[in-house]
Amino acid sequence: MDKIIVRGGKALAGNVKVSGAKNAVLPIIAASILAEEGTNVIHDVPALEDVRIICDLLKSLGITLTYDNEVLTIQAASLTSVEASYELVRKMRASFLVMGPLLAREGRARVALPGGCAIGTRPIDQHLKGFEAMGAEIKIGQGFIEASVEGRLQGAKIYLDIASVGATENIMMAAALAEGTTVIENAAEEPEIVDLANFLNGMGAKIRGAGTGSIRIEGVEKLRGCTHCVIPDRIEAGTFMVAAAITGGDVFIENAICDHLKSVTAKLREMGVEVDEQENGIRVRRKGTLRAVDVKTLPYPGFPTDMQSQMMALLLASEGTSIVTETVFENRFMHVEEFCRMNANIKIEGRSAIVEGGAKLTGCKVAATDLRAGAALVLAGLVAEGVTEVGSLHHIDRGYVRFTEKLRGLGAQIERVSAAAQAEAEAGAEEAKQAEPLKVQFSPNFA
Ligand SMILES: CC(=O)N[C@H]1[C@@H](OP(=O)(O)OP(=O)(O)OC[C@H]2O[C@@H](n3ccc(=O)[nH]c3=O)[C@H](O)[C@@H]2O)O[C@H](CO)[C@@H](O)[C@@H]1O
Ligand SMILES: C=C(OP(=O)(O)O)C(=O)O
Repeated sequence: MDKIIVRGGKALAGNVKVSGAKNAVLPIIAASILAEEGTNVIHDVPALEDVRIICDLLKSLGITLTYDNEVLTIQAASLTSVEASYELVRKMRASFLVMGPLLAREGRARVALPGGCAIGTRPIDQHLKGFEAMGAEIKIGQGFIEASVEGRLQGAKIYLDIASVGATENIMMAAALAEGTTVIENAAEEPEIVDLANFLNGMGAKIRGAGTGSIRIEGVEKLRGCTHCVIPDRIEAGTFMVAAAITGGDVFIENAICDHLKSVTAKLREMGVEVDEQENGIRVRRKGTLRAVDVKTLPYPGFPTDMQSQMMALLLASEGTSIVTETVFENRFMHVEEFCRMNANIKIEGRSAIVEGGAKLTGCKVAATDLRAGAALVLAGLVAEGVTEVGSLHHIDRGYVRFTEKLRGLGAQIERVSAAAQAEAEAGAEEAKQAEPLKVQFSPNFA
């Protein structure tokens, strides 16, 4: 397994460019299924493992895709299958987002059950409730969910019990081709929902209100390919904001959209970090000590759960006690144990973590327990004493493009070591050991 090796102690400085948003591009790629004619040309598509997986999934449905230089071209006219296999859905939960588009376009879909994952059980009841309200029949069995409808889906009024990002997206995609008008109430308001709505409207859909709690979708008969640029990744941007703050650095985060990061910016400022919002990015600087603050994760525009672990890393470097409360996922504190291996002092009490700042973090071997936890451990490593080795990098690869290279560009002492290089180095060391003449040192008394 590859690992990241980071040596702490360097203040980061310079310019880093944020890539396209993972959580925007995944539903956008799924939505491409809806284009019965024409070509979708999507710009700023990040080269991430999750993107590769959803592209493989579309290919398995008979769709033609090409990817070059962050531009993804999709021709969905050639769709031949409505079944998303367990092998592909298992690798990534967002695969379930193909259900709405397949059902709306073909009148049926068979998608493997996504199952639970590390950060929580993550049910899909709200997605299914929406499809049923639009007239679909849902059957669950043998590890699959089958949805079907006679004729077209029918527009409906759908109230979500939880402002779920995925359910809002899946229902919005399905409703784009339904007969009549759909209204989603208590819809999620994340910027990625707005990006998806813009993409769908570019394909000919009629969606209004995305970005508010009430989205109105007038169904159309056909959608066709369009050209679209994906929004910058606010979570990647937030991660670099924390990187600058935790190291006492001065970093310009190019491409970051200030409006998407208001809750993160507010918390950093409360902690004593200077955040300068500019037109084409955000400059983050920190000179003095960091103040402890309490943080509670909430749906957008609240503090994002996807920034919780990175924020916890920053709080560990502050003076005082902070309380971090996770309200979105029921099991998103796995990084706490890993932080504690680095000498952190954190106690979990129900949905809150009590974080005692100020203890000097010490480098050691740790493992990424999910995507953001992996990034957070690297951030902690940037200020830890000695060397931190972060393993289980497949999590980080899901959502960060060239993470180590971007941090190294800011002056971090960081490298990624491949499994092959490690094996080679170990074999070399073993060989050298065997070639060495055996030296035995006797104690004077023994002689
Ligand atoms: C690919 C993608 O965009 N992933 C993001 C998306 O995930 P995702 O779309 O899965 O997150 P949701 O907004 O759906 O989940 C929020 C909460 O609602 C619950 N829930 C959700 C659906 C449902 O039918 N029933 C139900 O109970 C979930 O278990 C969770 O506790 O939003 C999350 C919350 O901002 C982010 O952390 C993820 O990075
Ligand atoms: C939890 C995340 O993603 P996903 O919903 O794809 O697991 C994330 O991006 O932090």
